[in-house]
Amino acid sequence: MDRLWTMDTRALNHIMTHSFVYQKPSQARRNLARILGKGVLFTEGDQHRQQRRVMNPAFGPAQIRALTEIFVEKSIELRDVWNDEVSESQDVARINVIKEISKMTLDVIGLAGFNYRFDALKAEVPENALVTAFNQLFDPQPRITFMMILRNFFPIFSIIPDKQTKRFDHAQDVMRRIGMELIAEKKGEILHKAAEGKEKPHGRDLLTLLLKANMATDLPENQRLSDEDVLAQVPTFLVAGHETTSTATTWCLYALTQAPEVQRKLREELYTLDTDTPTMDQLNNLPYLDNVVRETLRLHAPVPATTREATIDDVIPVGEPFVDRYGQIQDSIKISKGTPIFIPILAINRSKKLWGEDAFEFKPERWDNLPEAVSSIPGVWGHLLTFLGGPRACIGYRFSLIEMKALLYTLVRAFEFELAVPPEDIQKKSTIVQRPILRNAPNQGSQMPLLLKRVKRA
Ligand code: HEM
Repeated sequence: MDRLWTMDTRALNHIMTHSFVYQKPSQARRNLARILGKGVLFTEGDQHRQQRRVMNPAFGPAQIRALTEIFVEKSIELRDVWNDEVSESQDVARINVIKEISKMTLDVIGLAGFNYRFDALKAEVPENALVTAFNQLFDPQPRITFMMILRNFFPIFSIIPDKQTKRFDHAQDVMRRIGMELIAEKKGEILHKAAEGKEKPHGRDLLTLLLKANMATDLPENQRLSDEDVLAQVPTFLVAGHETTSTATTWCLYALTQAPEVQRKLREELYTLDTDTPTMDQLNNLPYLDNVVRETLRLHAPVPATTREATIDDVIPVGEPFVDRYGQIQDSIKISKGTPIFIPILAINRSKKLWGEDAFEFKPERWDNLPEAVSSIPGVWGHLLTFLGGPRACIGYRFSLIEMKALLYTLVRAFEFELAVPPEDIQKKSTIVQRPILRNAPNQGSQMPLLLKRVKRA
């Protein structure tokens, strides 16, 4: 298809800030609604603005500070699982790290999102109904059938049920049932405390915070979310908040194996703190850790691109005039209603024009002295498009940054990491999130085999 593909940061800024005009393409929204329901990733316009208004406070710095304990506790649990594997393998364990980091981030979003225990990291706990439902939705190798393609282009075919639709419907039913139970329980608790004139419950999870904000007496009736709207956030948080952070942390460990000096320097900094359980402020006060996280999210942005569609005819200003196909110089792009737009997140993060000739290299030190040009990048965080920008930027970026820092703090202090295969065997496979696979075993799903040794301190 024809679509607008621009690297002009002024044009991208216009597209991202005018989110009422540039919305998700209808096909993408249909797919999102089928999998996640009508949560904040799906809604547009006034409904989206209203959802964000109620939800934003639950993701503020003070709320993330309160969640840091969960990030650290689950990082330590993962460290201990790996410690056991190292002991069983006579000092060097080969571990597919992405699989287990992903269990950790699922446990975290369960607890931090809903105060719900998945216990995915515990080998002895049988898989619970929500994990099964979730796995059914995200089968790592979904077969693209002719019916799926038809359904994408001709929604009328959605009325014909097939095996995959039934699987999706079943998974949705389970998530709905469990989500309803969680919401009823939390609402009951909030009302109960209010009736007794007691302080509101201390639930620090995102769902309790969201319900408290939504039930606050000073919120006008027309700005409240319906139970249906709140319910749709359960699968939305689960999906948006889980695979993204685990993929980013996995790519970080990979990058550290390819830059042993960075790995060593990072470990040295992490040992300047004498605790296994750092607070958010302690994690944020480690400058090299911060550089490593920024550099990972620049070079290995987990969501490499996204799309939009113009809902009206518009004129997009550009930072640099360009020559059109008729040889005319233009200082704006005329765009007609319905035009699809590609937002090149990874390409902007790696642009040599913006970042310099070494843009493709992993160099945490670059963050001590950034080129002036990157200040034109319209991202919500760190001169990067990783979390996008404008009113539809990622709501959970602070959450994921501290979760990543807690993981790296705990794991890099405990283990030395080496890649278990030649680097050229690692490939990136892009669905929505860009995951690693093995070139010679693409059907085995996400893979990042690393060799782990315990750190021996002098
Ligand atoms: C490294 C980790 C993460 C990355 C790279 C990431 C990236 C993104 C991106 C690129 C978008 C915009 C998608 C689009 O509109 O096309 C987005 C939206 C979103 N993210 Fe994240 N995300 C991460 C972690 C999280 C976490 C931890 C949560 C929740 C706990 C979260 C919740 C959301 C939600 C709810 C949206 C929709 C926002 C809206 O449309 O208003 N994300 N994220």
